Amino acid sequence: MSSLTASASWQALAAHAGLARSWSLRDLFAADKSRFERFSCRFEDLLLDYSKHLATGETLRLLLDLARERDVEGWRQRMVAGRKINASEGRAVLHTALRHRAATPVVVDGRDVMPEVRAVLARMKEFCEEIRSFRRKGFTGQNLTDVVNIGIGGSDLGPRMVCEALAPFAEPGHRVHFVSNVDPGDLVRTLAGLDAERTLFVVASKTFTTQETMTNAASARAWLVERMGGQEAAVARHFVAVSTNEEKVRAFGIDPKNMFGFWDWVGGRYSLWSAIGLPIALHLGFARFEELLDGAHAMDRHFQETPLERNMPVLMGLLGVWYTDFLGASSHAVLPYDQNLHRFAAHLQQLDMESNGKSVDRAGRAVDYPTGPVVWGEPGTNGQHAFFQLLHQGTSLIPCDFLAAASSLTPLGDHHDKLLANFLAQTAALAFGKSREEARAELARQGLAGEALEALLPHKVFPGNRPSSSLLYEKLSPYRLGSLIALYEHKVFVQGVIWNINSFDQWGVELGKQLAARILPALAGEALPEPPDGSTAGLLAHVAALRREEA
Ligand SMILES: O=P(O)(O)OC[C@H]1O[C@](O)(CO)[C@@H](O)[C@@H]1O
Repeated sequence: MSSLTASASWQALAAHAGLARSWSLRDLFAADKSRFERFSCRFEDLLLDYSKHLATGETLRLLLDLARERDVEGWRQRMVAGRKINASEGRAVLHTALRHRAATPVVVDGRDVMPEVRAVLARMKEFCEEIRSFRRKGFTGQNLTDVVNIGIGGSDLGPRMVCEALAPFAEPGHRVHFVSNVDPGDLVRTLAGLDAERTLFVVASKTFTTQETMTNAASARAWLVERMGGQEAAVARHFVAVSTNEEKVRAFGIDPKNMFGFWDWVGGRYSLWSAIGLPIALHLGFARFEELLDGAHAMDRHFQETPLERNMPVLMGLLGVWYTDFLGASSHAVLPYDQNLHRFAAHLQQLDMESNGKSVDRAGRAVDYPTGPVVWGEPGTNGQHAFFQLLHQGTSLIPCDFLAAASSLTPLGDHHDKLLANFLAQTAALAFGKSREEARAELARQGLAGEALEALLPHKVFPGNRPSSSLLYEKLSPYRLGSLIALYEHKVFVQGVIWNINSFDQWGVELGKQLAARILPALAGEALPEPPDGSTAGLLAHVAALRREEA
């Protein structure tokens, strides 16, 4: 047994979970008229309603005991103080410094990192103003109207999600595009609609070695140079880099004066607050980017300063642990009833699954408890007409997060009321279901009776007790989005601390990269130094045969 599963608080939760299986959310609400007040918490205009969870006051008490026993408060302090909590990479974890808006220092290795952070922000601001005012022109003197971000993973998902979410705040004049996949279709289709003379490329890569990004960047550069009559000098006017690796940026042919730096203490999936957020600032204007940082900073302060009992990321993290480790849930759905957030789940997938998809603890010992769940989701109401059937009547327990704004950024007739009615209805239907008796009475009202009624009845029952959190805010804004993203970052952190894993490395992505590099020559017809496994060999042979047929 690990020290976690052997701990008193874990054992108490395991015993308590036995009781939870017989609870009914209807009964819990009936027994406590103030359940909503007791099981909700506020951060500014953001409300977290966690009353529709299979949890009692005792559950929360035991989960908070676990958090204290695992020293969530101590780890939180170590993170923001720049201690090297990413031990397997020997790095500090300081995305909070990127949005640190106070005048106080943040020290790593005895050095205050804030002057450098502010210097990069100032350069980003200046660059944004040059581009957005069209003072900085392309090689042929044209206005730069289109920005293409070339990056993948954390160098794509966060900025892309934010640009999509805050598009209603964008001022006309500049379009932002994202290319991530090495599939040629991604770059080819994006470039097809663009005029090279008016296009600025942002090559975003922490390492500047990522195969997909380097391949896309090289092809984009060739496209540009060809359209500029072979003049390599055009690259300096049309390419900027965002990276931690100046040497590789230089080797690629981008002058470091066209590079925006960041630091090894910024994890890729936590990097949208750094210069990786440049496309956000170009799209929305630098002031909006700063509002995003302000919102995240406010959530950082809430996370650091609020007692655990009322601490939103802590509560969300603990409820996730409750379902994952004690009630057998293996996935978690994120369902924004806010179309602006249609890429939110995609960003959270990397944030959560790359952080907590681990099966060894900090010391490298195999864990004996489940860790990070599969995170997935789509915006409502679309999901209702796709996978909600399984949420309501399937055999899996899938806790859900619903996110909704009280008012729309783009009001139109009664659309938003209908959206909110659906959000409220779905959370209630999941929680309270429809009993056999209610379904029977409904069928009877519809004129069914006897065998016909009995045959249909089981299909019409909704078991309920399907848990959800609701996150309700006034209206999406850069500030509110910043705080929502930071909320999830800290939730993931809390869970990593409980599970005693390093949430800030990602060794699990390496093997596939190594194998791809080894296999690549075979696709160009070269013999491999070592024969691949039987399946890979068979698949390669089939690719070759299909290509021969095509030729
Ligand atoms: O910014 P880079 O170095 O190109 O990395 C892109 C992404 O690749 C990963 O390393 C995973 O392969 C992510 O962690 C990262 O966000």
